[in-house]
Formats: sequence, structure tokens, C-alpha cells
Amino acid sequence: MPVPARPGTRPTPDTDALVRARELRVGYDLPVCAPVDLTVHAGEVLAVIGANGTGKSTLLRTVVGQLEPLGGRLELLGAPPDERSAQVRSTVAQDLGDDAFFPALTVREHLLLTCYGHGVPAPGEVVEELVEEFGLVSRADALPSALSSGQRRRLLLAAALARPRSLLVLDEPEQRLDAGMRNHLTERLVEEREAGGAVLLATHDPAVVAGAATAVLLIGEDQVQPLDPAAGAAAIDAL
Ligand SMILES: Nc1ncnc2c1ncn2[C@@H]1O[C@H](COP(=O)(O)OP(=O)(O)OP(=O)(O)O)[C@@H](O)[C@H]1O
Repeated sequence: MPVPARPGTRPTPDTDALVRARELRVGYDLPVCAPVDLTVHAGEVLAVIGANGTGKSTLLRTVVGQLEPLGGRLELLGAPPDERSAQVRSTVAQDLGDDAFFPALTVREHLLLTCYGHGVPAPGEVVEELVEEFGLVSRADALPSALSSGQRRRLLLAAALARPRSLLVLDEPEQRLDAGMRNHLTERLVEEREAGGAVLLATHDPAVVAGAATAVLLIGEDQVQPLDPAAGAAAIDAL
């Protein structure tokens, strides 16, 4: 039986790029970085790197349709991003770091809700696997307000991975994770691409870039530079 929460279970009609940007301008009234060209295909992990405030989160929020592009061309699943479209909601899983929890729902209930919302078969099994994988067994019945910041981050990641997806968008997923969980995150991203999923992430973690990325984009005010993963990891160390 296929594992329901694994990627690639909802193929997109566009078998080509899941994300394609050309001369994309992102920002708030004014662009925050140089124009961005990027493409993300199935089986790829594109890591967006750059110093604090260079526009990584802004780029990700624009790609998923939370912010309007200021210029250039941007396609998500072959069309301008629309976070309300059924195709985007069923295909794109995201963890943009917002601590947006239901205060009265436990860890387990959050994950079950995600599974029910996305029609995941055998939700109980999937949730117990994720709770175990993300080290939340002893906190499964805890409310978000009773979790540590790292445990809340683990819950956000588990929720993104609880649902079917073809594209995973993550904003600094390594934040607040301990070393063991950061290693696990790297392995999970590799697993994601090897299963045919695509990942677009912003990160400051050279180990995640070296271990999981297939391509890197270094974001700057004057230039956006494509790098290979080894050069990307070195560039993070030099920021
Ligand atoms: N809602 C907003 N309105 C106006 N400016 C904003 C807003 N959010 C962020 N900015 C500014 O846009 C620029 C890019 O911010 P962004 O959060 O995209 O950077 P980042 O590369 O993700 O940074 P970090 O590595 O610190 O997370 C920064 O100068 C930031 O102050």
C-alpha cells in the first residue's frame, strides 16, 4: 500500500516546471532584491540562500501567492500563483514559519485535522508515524501553548509532511531545531526529492544545502546568483 503522506501522490497536469520565474521582482512597493530567475522541477531541491533581510522569505511568499509580484513573470503549477486555487491547495504544502496554531487543539489533533482536510487515507496511522518521527510522542496531547519553540517547529514540519504534495515550500525549516533533528530534516528532504517531490526552501544551514539541495540561488540586492550545492554551502559560511 502506498504511504499516503509521501509526495507525488497528486500529480500536477504540468509535468514540466512546478515553479518558473523570469526577471521576477519581489518586495513591498519597492523590490527588496535583484530580479530572480528560477525553475523548480519534480525531483529537485532548490535552496535559496542569502544574508538576513535580502528577500528570501519575500520571494517564497510571492511564489506561493501570498504577495503580488512587483514585476516579471511567475508561474506556480503553470499559472500565476493563486493560493485559493484548488490545484495549489492540493499540490503545494508549505511551512513558512508562521506559528499559526489552533490554541485549543493538541499536537495530535492538529495533524489529524491536516490529514482530514486533505483526504489522507488511514489518518490515524499517518499521524502516529509523524508524531514518532518528529519526537513528539510525549507531547502528542499537549496544546501548542505548552510546547517548546523547537517542538512547535517540529509540529509545523510534521503538518507540512502529513498531507499529499508535489511541491514543498519551507522557510528556514532548520530554525530552532536541535542538531539531531536538523540532520533528520536533511535526510527527509533527500527522501522527498528521491520520491519525485520538489522542494523550494530558504535556509541558513550549510549542512542542509550540501546534503539535500540540487541547486542553490544566492539572493542579493544587486545580483541573484545560481550556485552548485557545494559552492552554496561555502557561500553561507562566508555571509
Ligand atoms: N511586511 C513587510 N513590509 C515591508 N517590508 C518588509 C516586510 N517584511 C519584510 N520586509 C523587509 O523586506 C526585506 C526582505 O525581508 P525578508 O524577510 O524577505 O528577508 P530574508 O532574506 O528572509 O531575511 P532573514 O534571513 O532575516 O529571514 C527586509 O529589508 C525586510 O525588513
